[in-house]
Amino acid sequence: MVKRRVHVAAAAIISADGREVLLARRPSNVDHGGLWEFPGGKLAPYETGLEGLKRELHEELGVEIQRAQPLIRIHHEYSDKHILLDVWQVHEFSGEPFGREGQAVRWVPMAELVNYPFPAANLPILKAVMLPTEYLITAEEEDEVLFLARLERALVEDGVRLVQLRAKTLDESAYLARAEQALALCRRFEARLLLNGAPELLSRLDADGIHLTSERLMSLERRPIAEGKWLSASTHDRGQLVQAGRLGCDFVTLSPLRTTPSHPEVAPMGWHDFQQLVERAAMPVFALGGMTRFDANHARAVGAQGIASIRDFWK
Ligand SMILES: Nc1nc2c([nH]c(=O)n2[C@H]2C[C@H](O)[C@@H](COP(=O)(O)OP(=O)(O)OP(=O)(O)O)O2)c(=O)[nH]1
Ligand SMILES: [Mg+2]
Repeated sequence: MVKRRVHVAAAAIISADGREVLLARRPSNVDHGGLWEFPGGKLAPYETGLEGLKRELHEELGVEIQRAQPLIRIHHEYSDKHILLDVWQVHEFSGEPFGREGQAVRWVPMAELVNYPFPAANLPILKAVMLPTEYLITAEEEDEVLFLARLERALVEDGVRLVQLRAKTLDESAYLARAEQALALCRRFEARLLLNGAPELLSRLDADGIHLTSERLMSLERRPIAEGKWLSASTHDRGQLVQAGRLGCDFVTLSPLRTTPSHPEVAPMGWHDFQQLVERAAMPVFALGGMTRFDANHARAVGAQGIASIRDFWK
């Protein structure tokens, strides 16, 4: 059987305070009936994703999009069709949304999204909605006072909300001591902290998750931590992205986009190859390698969640 290919545009509509997202419930008589969804629908012939989304949100919710940005594109095989979900984050709209087709519509706090039943294709979308556009990776920093000052600056001035503690020069006990300090600071700003190291570290410190090196990623057979924690990984090619999908990584970095002083010997992949790899990834992907916040919009435009960086945030 040749499967139908269906291209769907859908919206993650975010409340003005950034804390809630609008969900709709699919009517019981359609496919995936009774499950919750991001409002949207199938593109008409010759429509772009954004054109189709504007039409669908008008038809289904009675709202007009004012400002939207690509969030994530998901390819998913259902038993009867191949679906491409082209998901946009809507930051501004006019009109008061209501279920124009009689469907239930509800503003849901981000933290409660995981309690709602969605179609199978939606899992990566939930992750993308919950994640910010910027991922700070900490620099090697001997001096603890300087380390904390620089981290605090990034949290306060750059508004960073996702942090990976990368400290290869510290031994395990020094790393954990550093992590404890970093975690306390991150908590004050409602930022999440991932530990770069062995998954077992989470039993020593209740951080928000683990970041796997690509080597550790490739050595694992199953997801090493519970679902309630974030699992991210470093990837550099398609094989590693596939493995990240197999392990159920919540998101990954893909690098190097550009040549960097830290890895001068590695050939950069550039935006073209990056986009092709991201298109088939099963989770949100952060562009890494010579990235700054000025690259974030372009990264989003080619399918990434955003950018990850050490240097751009470490001042
Ligand atoms: N809108 C939307 N559709 C989703 C999501 N997740 C998911 O698997 N789908 C699937 C379900 C459907 O097979 C397809 C969307 O089609 P749809 O039924 O919304 O299409 P439509 O609004 O154009 O409605 P219709 O005119 O075909 O009745 O995508 C999601 O989060 N939002
Ligand atoms: Mg629809």
